Order: sequence, then C-alpha cells, then structure tokens
Amino acid sequence: MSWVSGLWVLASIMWCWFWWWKKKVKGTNRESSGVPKGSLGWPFIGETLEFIACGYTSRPVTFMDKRRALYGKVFKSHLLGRPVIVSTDCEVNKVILQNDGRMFAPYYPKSVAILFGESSILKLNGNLHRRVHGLIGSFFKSHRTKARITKDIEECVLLSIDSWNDGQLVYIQDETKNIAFQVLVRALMSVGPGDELQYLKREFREFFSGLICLPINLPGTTLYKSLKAKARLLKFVKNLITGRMERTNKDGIMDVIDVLLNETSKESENKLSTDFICGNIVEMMVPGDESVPAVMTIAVKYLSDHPLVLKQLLEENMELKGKKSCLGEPYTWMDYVSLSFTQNVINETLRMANIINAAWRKALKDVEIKGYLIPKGWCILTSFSSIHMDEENYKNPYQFNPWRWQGKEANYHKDFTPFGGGQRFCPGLDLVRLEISIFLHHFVTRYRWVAEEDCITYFPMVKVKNRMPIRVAPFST
Ligand code: HEM
Repeated sequence: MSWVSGLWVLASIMWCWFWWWKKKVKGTNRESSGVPKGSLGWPFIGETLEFIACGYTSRPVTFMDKRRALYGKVFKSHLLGRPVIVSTDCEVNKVILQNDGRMFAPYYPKSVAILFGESSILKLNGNLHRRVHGLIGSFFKSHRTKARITKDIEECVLLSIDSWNDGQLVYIQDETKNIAFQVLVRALMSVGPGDELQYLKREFREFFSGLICLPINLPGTTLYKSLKAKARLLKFVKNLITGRMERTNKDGIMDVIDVLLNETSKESENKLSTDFICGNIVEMMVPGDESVPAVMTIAVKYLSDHPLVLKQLLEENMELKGKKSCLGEPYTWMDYVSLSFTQNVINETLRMANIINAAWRKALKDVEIKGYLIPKGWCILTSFSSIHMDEENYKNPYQFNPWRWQGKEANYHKDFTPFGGGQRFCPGLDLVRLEISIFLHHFVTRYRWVAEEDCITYFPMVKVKNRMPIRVAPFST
C-alpha cells in the first residue's frame, strides 16, 4: 500500500501548492483597484515559457500583441520569476522613464545585479546619477569630442575594411565587433591597437558572458569566472588612472576617464573615488559593446535585402565622397551626420531591430498612470519593440522603409525610443549615430557585395544567426 500513501502525500503537496499559488495570485489580483488586467500564468513559471518561445521566433512582439488584444495596452503577467506589468503604451512608458529615481528604480536580473557594483551608473539614483550621466552625455555631445572621435572611428573602420581582398568572404558581425570595441575603448580610456587592446577584449568577453547566466557564484561557474575577469579589468583601469594622475603634461580631456578624473580635481564635497571611476569605466563597456555592432550588421542585412534602399544610400554617399575628394578635404563629423537618407536608414534599422527591446524598472511606491495602478515592489517592463512594431504608429511596421523617416526629426519622435528616455536616456547616442554613419559611408562606397544566407534572431539578444557572411568586390574592379 506504500504507493497509495505516496500518492496521497503527493496529492496533499499539490493541493497545498495550488492553495498557496491561488493566494498569491489573489494578493496580486487587485483589478478592481486599478492593477492592469492580465494573467499570471502557471505557478512559479508564470508566462515565461511563452515569452521565451516568442523570443525565438521572427516576431518576438507576438507575446505582447496577443495580450494587448485581450487586456489592453498595459497588462500584467508573470515573467522570469516575478509578477510584472508590461506597458506597450508610449505615454505610460514616458511617465515611467521620466520618473526614474522618484517613483521607479532600474531593475536587473540577479546575475547582472551581482556583476554591476552599487556605484555603477546603471544602478545609481538621485543627484550622483544625474551628475555622472550629465558628465558622460556632455562629453559625447561636445563638438571637440566629436571631431576627435570622427578621426578615431575613420581609422578603425578603414583599418578593418581596407584589409579585405577581392572575392573574400567577410563576416560583417566579426568585423563590426572589432571596430566597435576599438572605438569604445578609445572613447572610454584611449587604449589603441596592440597587446593591451587584445587583453581588454579577452577579459571583457569573459566578463560579459556572466551577464546572462545562472546567478551561482561558485568556483568554475560562469558568474565566478565573470567576476574574476571584472576584477582584472578593474585593476587594468586603476593602473591607467594612476598613470594619468602622475602625468604632469596634461593634454586636456581626451576620454571618459579624463572627464571623471577632471571632476575629482574640482573642489567639491562629493568627490568621485578612483574605485568609483574604475567601476563605471568597466561597466560602461557593457551597454556600448554588443549594441553598436548589432545595428551595423543588421543594417548590412537590410541593405542586402533591399536593393532600392542600397541604391539611394550609395548615391548619397558617393556624392559626398566625390565632393570631398574634389576639394581634397578631410571629412568632418557634420558631413557624416548630415547624410539625410543614411540617417533614415539608421533610424529604420534601429526601429526594426530593437536592439534594446525594453527597459525594466521596479516601482518604489504605489503609482497610478492613466488609471493603471502599479503596486509598490512590482516590476514594470516598458516595451519599446511593441511600440516600434505597432501598426497604429508605423504603417506596415514589418516593412523596412527608410523613406517613412523623410522630413521627421527622429530624436524627438514620441513613438521612437531605441535609446530609452527620461533620466537614463542613452548618453552614447551621438557616438552611436556617428559610428554607424562612418561605417556605412566607407563600406558602401568601397565595396559591392553578395550576401550569403543569414537571418536575424532575437533571443536572448538581437543578432544575425550566421555572423552575416558577404562576398566582397572593391568598386574599382
Ligand atoms: C545601438 C547602440 C545603443 C543602443 C540601442 C542603446 C540603448 C540604450 C538604452 C535604451 C538605454 C536606457 C536603458 C534604461 O533606461 O534602462 C541606454 C542606456 C545607456 N547607454 Fe546606451 N545604447 C547604445 C549604445 C551605447 C554606447 C556606445 C554607449 C557608451 C558610451 C552607451 C552607454 C549607455 C549608458 C552608460 C547607459 C546608462 C545611462 C543611465 O543609466 O543613466 N550606450 N542605452
């Protein structure tokens, strides 16, 4: 009879479990008080499996679309182990992003929270956050920085693409990753090509791998190795900073280390410590590293698939190239960002690729927006991709159509938030646009290419499946 009692015990456990879950759901089911409608799915796993399954398809926003049709633009769900309110409403998103620090704080998965120090810009709040964000944003916006970075980017792009031979198979993802890493490391800490760059690249890859892993920090685990790599990166940056502090002839502000060091030299109550600067330099490599090469690679994919777009892009860029070689002048950053159709191509790539598809926040108190209650402690996912792929906002949203941006100022478009919004609006935006414009200019004006089979995948990160192989031929042949 032992199997009967076994069954009985199992049934009791199941009943208790179900009872606990119902109680939990009831506790979160405050629809009458304004909590958005929705389903919390299965006990423990909630709706995570469907969320991930949609991420593996070519239309990851299907998860949101289905629920939006059932419950409206803001709905509740249970994802990655916790109840979440999902917003696909650009006005609700705007309020959430603009009230960072007061009503909401950034929320990250556990492994990411462990890897980022408490003083990371990504986790900071309040005055210190505003100060650091402002310093970095102003650095990348300054004309002097843009003028110098333009030269650096040109150098990195040409170093890469000038080495391609006629008929060579080139993997665009590998090339753009190399370019973007060099540009980022120069902008942050002025490290140029050589052994140090290779060291940084190796250690950063190890550090980065810990961002999506099980949050178990034991010898041999991915998280453990990632933390060790971060410690080595911090040591490297600390040595750079010590060298800078000892240097007597200062050349002015050259990179983000200089920006933060300069701030410490000012008379101020809240001086930034060396550890604070090191941590932020290392952690700032994270948002900057994978995103830019992903946009450049996906832009090449879209151009390969849309010959009419490529034709117009080429005409615009050839015209600039002709003008510059006629005048014998170097390019300025303004030359690149003034290429209007090229900017349209970049906007459309950002809209469709949705490299950062959402921002995660946690409510610091009960907040009501547009009649929806977001209870204290709940996570809220402000979906950017649903808004970018919404027929209401963009006609034929799945059609790559750069002409839809003609005459529009994308940076102030309320339905276009690839760089987020509010206090955490991406400070790297100007660098990103410049870098992609320079890459596209030199790439399309030097090579014709035939793309091999590839496709875009969206989970856990947006990228091309086969590294975007293309066979290139220089224009002159
Ligand atoms: C295509 C490229 C990029 C995209 C799509 C992108 C997008 C974003 C988005 C959406 C946010 C806001 C996240 C949030 O609200 O939680 C953000 C924040 C941030 N980005 Fe970027 N980013 C890109 C490249 C870069 C680069 C190259 C840098 C490096 C200089 C950078 C530095 C940052 C930093 C430091 C933050 C945090 C700002 C804060 O919390 O105050 N990003 N980015």
